[in-house]
Amino acid sequence: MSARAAAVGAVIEAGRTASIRHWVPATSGNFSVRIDAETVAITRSGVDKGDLKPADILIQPLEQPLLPGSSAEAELHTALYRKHPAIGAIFHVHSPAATVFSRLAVSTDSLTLTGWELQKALSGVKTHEAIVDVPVFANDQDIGALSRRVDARLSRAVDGAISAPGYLLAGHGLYAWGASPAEAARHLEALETLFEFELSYRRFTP
Ligand SMILES: CSCCC(=O)C(=O)COP(=O)(O)O
Ligand SMILES: [Zn+2]
Repeated sequence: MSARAAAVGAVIEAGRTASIRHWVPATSGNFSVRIDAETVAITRSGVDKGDLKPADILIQPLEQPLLPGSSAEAELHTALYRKHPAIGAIFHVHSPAATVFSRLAVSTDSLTLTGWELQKALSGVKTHEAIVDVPVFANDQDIGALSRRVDARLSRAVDGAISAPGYLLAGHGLYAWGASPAEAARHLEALETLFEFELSYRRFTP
């Protein structure tokens, strides 16, 4: 199978899995997988991400303008791929825990996870005692400006914390990535579940 066909198949599978979990309601979400150093496969705008067809996937060169039919959010994907050659897949969902949790910390621009064994599903996290920093951004319809804010914040590590392989857009949803589609899917599932844990836990703690 060609790298392009494999990437298209991985995008379709990521959307299907997210939809089964109710993470991409009403055509929300977008998904991309790297084909090679210069090109990614990425979902077209406005289609049901749970029922993607090959024609719903655009083959986007990273150094060229966005193709007709692109998601307004496509630049959030392409900017990350250009900056981080090790990223192999980026998945964006409007999952419930992430979307609710994101609104708790938009004023502080960060949420912290610690004390959860499941954190170890995140690449580079070796212990439940690690402090995992999840950046939070105010939502913005100006995706160029948002992309620049994301880039600046991701370039700045938080002292004593491990950076999560993802970030939250307040009231909007979660972006997560990995070196491969499988790793991005694991990070997405781990982060959404950790946000569920945190939301439940915070109900019982002052
Ligand atoms: C329908 S939800 C609003 C747009 C959005 O946030 C999203 O994730 C889906 O946008 P796309 O253009 O990629 O379909
Ligand atoms: Zn979205």
